[in-house]
Amino acid sequence: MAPRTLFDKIWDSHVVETLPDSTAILYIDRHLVHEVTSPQAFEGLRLSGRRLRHPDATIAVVDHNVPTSDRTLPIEEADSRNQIETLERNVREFGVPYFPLLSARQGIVHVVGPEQGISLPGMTIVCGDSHTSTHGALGALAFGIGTSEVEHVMATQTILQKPAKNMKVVVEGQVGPGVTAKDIMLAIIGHIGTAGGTGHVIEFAGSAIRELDMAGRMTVCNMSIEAGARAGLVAPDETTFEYVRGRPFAPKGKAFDEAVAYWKTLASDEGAHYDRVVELRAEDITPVLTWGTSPETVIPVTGNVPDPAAEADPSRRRQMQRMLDYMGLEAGQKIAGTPVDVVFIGSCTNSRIEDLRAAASVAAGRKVAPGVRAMIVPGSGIVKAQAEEEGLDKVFLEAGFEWREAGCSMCLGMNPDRLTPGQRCASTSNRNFEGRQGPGGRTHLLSPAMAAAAAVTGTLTDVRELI
Ligand SMILES: CC(C)[C@H](C(=O)O)[C@@H](O)C(=O)O
Ligand code: SF4
Repeated sequence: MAPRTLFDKIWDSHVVETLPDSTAILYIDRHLVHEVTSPQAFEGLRLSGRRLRHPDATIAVVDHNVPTSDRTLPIEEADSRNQIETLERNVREFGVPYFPLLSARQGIVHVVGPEQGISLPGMTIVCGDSHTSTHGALGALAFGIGTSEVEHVMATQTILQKPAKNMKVVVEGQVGPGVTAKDIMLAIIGHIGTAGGTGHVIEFAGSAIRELDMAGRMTVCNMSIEAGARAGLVAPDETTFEYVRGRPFAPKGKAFDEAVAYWKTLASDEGAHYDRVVELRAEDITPVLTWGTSPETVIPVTGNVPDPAAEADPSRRRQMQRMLDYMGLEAGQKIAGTPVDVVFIGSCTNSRIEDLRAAASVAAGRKVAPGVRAMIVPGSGIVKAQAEEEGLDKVFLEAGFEWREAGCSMCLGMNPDRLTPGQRCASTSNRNFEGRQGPGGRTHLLSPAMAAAAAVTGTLTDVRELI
C-alpha cells in the first residue's frame, strides 16, 4: 500500500462507502452538541419521527449562552435562557448524555471533550461548531459541521464528506522564553494567511510541536480554522497517551493497552504525500499579537503597526486603513504601550489549566493596572476546581482579576460578557473581527502570558519584560 498520512489513515478507516463523485459516507465516532447549532436539528428529528442512531456516541453541553457569574440565579436574557432550556428539553426527550449547567463537568465543548476522554486518537469527531478542529490535537479527525449535518449525524451516525487535501506545517527548533503555543499558531497564521489552509487538513509536525503539551497542541489545532483549514491534526504520541490515560470515558486496563497499540500505527508513513508543506523555525518566533480585525494581522509585540501607504494593492490598502480606523490605531505606531481596557483570559483556545498557570505565573505578586477589567474564565468546571486546588484563584483574586464560571464568555457576544463600543481588549480567544466580543469592541489576540502582562501593566506589553 502507498504510504499514507495520519489524515488518510483516519479517513480510510471510517469510509462506509465512496460515491462515484468521490464523496464519502464517513462513520462518525463522536458527536458533540451545544445549544446554538442543535435546536433545528432536534426539531428536524421530531418532525420526521426519528431518534438518534447512537445517543451514547453523543454528548451535549451548554457553553455559548451561559452567564459566567452566579449560576444559581435565573438567566436574565430571554434568548439565552430559551436556548439553554431548549437543549435541556431536547436531551431529555432524545436520551442524549448531558453535562448540566451546575455540574463540574460543564464547560466549553472543546475543553470538555478531551478532558473527559470523550475525544480520543484515531476517531472522527464532529460538532456544529467551527472550532471542533481543537480535538485534532489528540490525533483525531475533528471538524465543524452545519446544523443540517448535525441532524444527519444524529439520525445516521454518518456524514457526507469530500476528501480534503493534505498539508503539513513543520515547526522545527526550540522556542525562546515567553513564546507559547499561541504565539506559534499566530505566527503560522500570519505566515500562511487566513486562506492558507483552504481545502486542506493541516498536520502539525516538527520538534517544536512535539514538545508542546496537550493544551498547547489544542491551542494550535483550535486555530487551524482561522488558517482556513478543514481541520488540524497532531500525530498521537506518548504525550497523547499519558494525557488520555485514566480519563473518565477513555478505555481502561487491557483495552487501553490495545488502544495505544492501535494509536501508534496512526502516525504518517515515511514518504507520505502532502499537497503543501510549510516550514517555520521556532527560533524565529517571538511573542506576537494581532493589530487588526483578521487573525492574520500578526506582528511581534516589539513591532510597529503596518502602514497602508506601503501597500501596493489598493483594495488591500483600503482594508488596512479600515482596520486601523476600527482598531483606533495609527499607521506605524509601536504596538507595545497601547493602553487596554479589558483583559480576557479564556475561550476554547486558551482556558485550560496550563493556560491559567501561565497567566498566574505572570500575575503572581502583581496588581491589575487601575481602570483595567481583567477576567479569568476557566474552560470547564473541572479546570476551575483544579485551579482552585492549586491556589491559582487566590493569585488572580489578590491581583484584582475576576474569577468566573466556565463558558465561552467574552470570546463572542452571546452572553452577558461583552465589550462596550471602543473598548480595547487583550484576549486569548481566536477571532478578532469587528464586533466579535461586543459591538464596537477592539480585540488583540495573544497568549495567556501576554494577556496577563497586559493586565498588570495596563498596556500591550512584551511579557519577556516580566519573566
Ligand atoms: C456559535 C458557533 C456556531 C460558532 C462557531 O461555529 O464557531 C462559535 O463557536 C464561534 O466561535 O464563532
Ligand atoms: S469559546 Fe469561542 S471559539 Fe470556542 S466554541 Fe465558544 S465561542 Fe466558539
